[in-house]
Amino acid sequence: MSTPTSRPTPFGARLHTAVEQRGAFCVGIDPHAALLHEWGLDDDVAGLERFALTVVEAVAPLCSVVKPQSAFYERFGSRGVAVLERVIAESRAAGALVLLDVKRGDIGSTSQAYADAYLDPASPLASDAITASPFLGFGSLDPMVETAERHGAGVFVLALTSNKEGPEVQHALTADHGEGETTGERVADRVLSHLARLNAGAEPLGSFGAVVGATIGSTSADLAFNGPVLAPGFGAQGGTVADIARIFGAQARHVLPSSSREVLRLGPDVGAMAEAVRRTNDALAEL
Ligand SMILES: O=C(O)c1cc(=O)[nH]c(=O)n1[C@@H]1O[C@H](COP(=O)(O)O)[C@@H](O)[C@H]1O
Repeated sequence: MSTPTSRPTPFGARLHTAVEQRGAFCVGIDPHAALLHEWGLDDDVAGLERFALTVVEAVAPLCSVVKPQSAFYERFGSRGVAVLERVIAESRAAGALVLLDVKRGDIGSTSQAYADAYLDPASPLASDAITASPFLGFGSLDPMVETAERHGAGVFVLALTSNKEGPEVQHALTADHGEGETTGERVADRVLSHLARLNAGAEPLGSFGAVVGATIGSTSADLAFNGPVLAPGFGAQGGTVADIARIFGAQARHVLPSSSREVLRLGPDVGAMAEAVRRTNDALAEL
């Protein structure tokens, strides 16, 4: 699709500046049917639009990053996706970076189509970054990595997710570690070492992030991969500021704790949602 004429500022640098200016807290814009109901809205496209744009109004002028989850919009078909396009555009206009949560992953040629859909500025869904799944093999994400580099975008790759089922796959050992060795390394550790390779030498921060849940308790994984970490599971799933400090230690400064329902439940009161962002950013700044 499009080719930029001059080299854009890398996502990692843009994110670093945004977090310095606005704090690290990321709000997920997830229009659950139950939340629409709690807000007194119908579970239809008009309700979706009212909900999502009210959240944008409350949090996008304050947050460094917002994270709409695509499925909550896709369930309304093309009209829902049109609302997602507005969420992306209006959040960016308010100064927030948009991390579109799509968790995509496929064979390389299809990965390129996903990259074109979400990371090429010519696309109506163009975002600053996406979430991606490495479980077709990390190399299957190469087209997303290359497209992100070309356009100054980022990719956050699932490593240690917040759900209890994650370890079954993410703690499994790879089969191909080192020459002649029979013991593998954990899949999550392999993902993190690929990210370290992609981010090597980037300053002040690489553009390729990991998703590590705020609920995982503790980890022996090496999180010093010179990239950002998205830490969902903060809030409604139980993760706290203390968990961020314990799990990430010295790397906590590169972590974006992310919460959806805990903030969204405060709506439709725009002031209450905005206050939650301010309060959480103040607490995170103490780390
Ligand atoms: O990639 C994600 O955003 C993600 C990864 C993960 O490990 N766990 C996780 O909960 N998420 C997403 O983060 C959000 C969490 O929402 P709340 O539990 O309502 O804060 C949802 O949009 C999830 O899809």
